[in-house]
Amino acid sequence: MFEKVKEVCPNVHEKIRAISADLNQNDFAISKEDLQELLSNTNVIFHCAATVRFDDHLRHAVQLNVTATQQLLLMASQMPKLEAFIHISTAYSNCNLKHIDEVIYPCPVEPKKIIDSMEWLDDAIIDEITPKLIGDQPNTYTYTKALGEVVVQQEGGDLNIAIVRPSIMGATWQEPFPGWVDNINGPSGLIIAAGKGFLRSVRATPMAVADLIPADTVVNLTLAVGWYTAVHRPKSTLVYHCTSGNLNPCNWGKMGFQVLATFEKIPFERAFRRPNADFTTNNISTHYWNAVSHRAPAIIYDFYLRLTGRKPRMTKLMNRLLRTLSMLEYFINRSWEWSTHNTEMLMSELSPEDQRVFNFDIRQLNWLEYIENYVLGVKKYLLKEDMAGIPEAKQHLKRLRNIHYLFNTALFLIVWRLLIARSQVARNVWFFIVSFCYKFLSYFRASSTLKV
Ligand SMILES: CCCCCCCCCCCCCCCCCCCCCCCC(=O)SCCNC(=O)CCNC(=O)[C@H](O)C(C)(C)COP(=O)(O)OP(=O)(O)OC[C@H]1O[C@@H](n2cnc3c(N)ncnc32)[C@H](O)[C@@H]1OP(=O)(O)O
Ligand SMILES: NC(=O)C1=CN([C@@H]2O[C@H](COP(=O)(O)OP(=O)(O)OC[C@H]3O[C@@H](n4cnc5c(N)ncnc54)[C@H](OP(=O)(O)O)[C@@H]3O)[C@@H](O)[C@H]2O)C=CC1
Repeated sequence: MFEKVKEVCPNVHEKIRAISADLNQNDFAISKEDLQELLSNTNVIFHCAATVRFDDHLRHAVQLNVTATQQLLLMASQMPKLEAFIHISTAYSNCNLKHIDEVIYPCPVEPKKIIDSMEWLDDAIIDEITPKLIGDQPNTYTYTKALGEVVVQQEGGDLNIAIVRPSIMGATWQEPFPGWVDNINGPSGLIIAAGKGFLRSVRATPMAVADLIPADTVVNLTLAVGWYTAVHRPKSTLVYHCTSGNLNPCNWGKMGFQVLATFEKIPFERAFRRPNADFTTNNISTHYWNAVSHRAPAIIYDFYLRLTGRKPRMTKLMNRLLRTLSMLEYFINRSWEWSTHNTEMLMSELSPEDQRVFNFDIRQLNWLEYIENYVLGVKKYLLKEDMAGIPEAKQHLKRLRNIHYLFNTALFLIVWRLLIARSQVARNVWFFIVSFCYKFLSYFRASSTLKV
């Protein structure tokens, strides 16, 4: 990851100093010396730290995504050299709307009231009121990110602030090289599950827009926003959408297809089953495929593990996967429109050289190439698999295919044998098929004898 920067700038490590901080603590538990240095020397703040879990408890999500933002703003107001405060939100902070503009939308309940209430309400009551508070937001993550934006607007004071809203962040597109990824957020986790053969069906709308955005595009835009905010000092807080859907749309169908196509060339090692996922679009088929393609194989495999004296684990893993899928479903069955006027304005403000260095023009992205590199990156950087293992991985998939055919044939014969034993109709069908095959073979033999 850092090879390129080390080449270009060998003393890069002298320019960076990491300091320890915890958003759960007062003053973020930053040491006195570090705090002093921060207060007197900071020029630009990029505020990215957050909890991104969809299932986080509201108290924790409020603490990290709202209260900590409020405290950081307070700290920022004591920094005399501060030029810009860049807050990273998400394009889904207002996902209860279909068309989203680059503005901060009000929240039904004031963030300050939510922060106060978290101080005295106990966990059980918070659990009870969470669905009512989050209303038409899908989870505590998007809800608290929306509250965080309002806090930035209300408590930013005289600070020079901008908000960047990325959509679904994926592997890098170009920098420092294509396909780099280091966490299982967004699609990465599902790509692993599909490539390893655990994920066989996803409830998704193939035509819905897959609003992915490469991580390096987000970084480039964020840096450019830092520059523009510090140098041009816009009068109001500008919001920048870092999305792909309206400039270079890709849908889940195309993405899923390309992911599967890449597995053919670059399979993952030691797959549980052959990667062969598909989309389902309604409740009944989703339940059916979950039972047949997810739960049943897991139960059978756990039975095999038990028989061979090992600890069963597949059912647990599958339940976790199904829970994850249920949380992501909201985002893969809808499309949103994000306006990108500020982002386009920013691009036009950059010099041609800066447009090249801080490229965030998503129109230049080739999705098929990007997705292929993404899958390759997942294999290399998340699963840490070696490319030399590809021939063995392909052999393994062939073995799995043969086991699959063998299993299906055996299952068919067993079911058929049981049917024949019990039903006259099945027997008649069976005799019809056998006599048809016999006649066909006799005809074939006779005609080939005639030719000779
Ligand atoms: C033709 C048809 C073909 C069909 C083909 C199908 C192919 C598949 C292709 C792709 C489909 C793509 C679908 C994409 C869906 C994308 C939806 C994205 C929605 C984003 C909207 C919002 C955007 C944002 O603003 S970003 C924030 C994004 N946040 C997330 O993505 C977090 C979501 N995750 C969670 O909330 C939780 O993880 C949860 C609730 C889903 C699961 O929680 P659970 O408690 O069950 O598991 P975890 O403890 O979280 O983790 C399990 C396991 O993984 C390890 N782990 C967790 N996080 C990380 C990490 N960041 N990096 C590395 N490892 C991680 C964790 O340690 C655990 O490991 P153990 O060893 O088990 O301890
Ligand atoms: N991933 C995505 O698709 C999108 C992400 N975003 C936003 O981008 C930002 C980064 O998200 P992403 O990289 O995905 O998520 P990660 O979970 O990988 O990053 C979250 C960051 O927050 C820090 N953090 C979490 N808890 C604390 C804490 N208590 N004290 C101090 N630091 C903490 C983490 O530090 P450490 O590494 O030390 O744990 C980590 O650096 C977030 O603001 C998120 O809302 C927006 C849109 C899309």
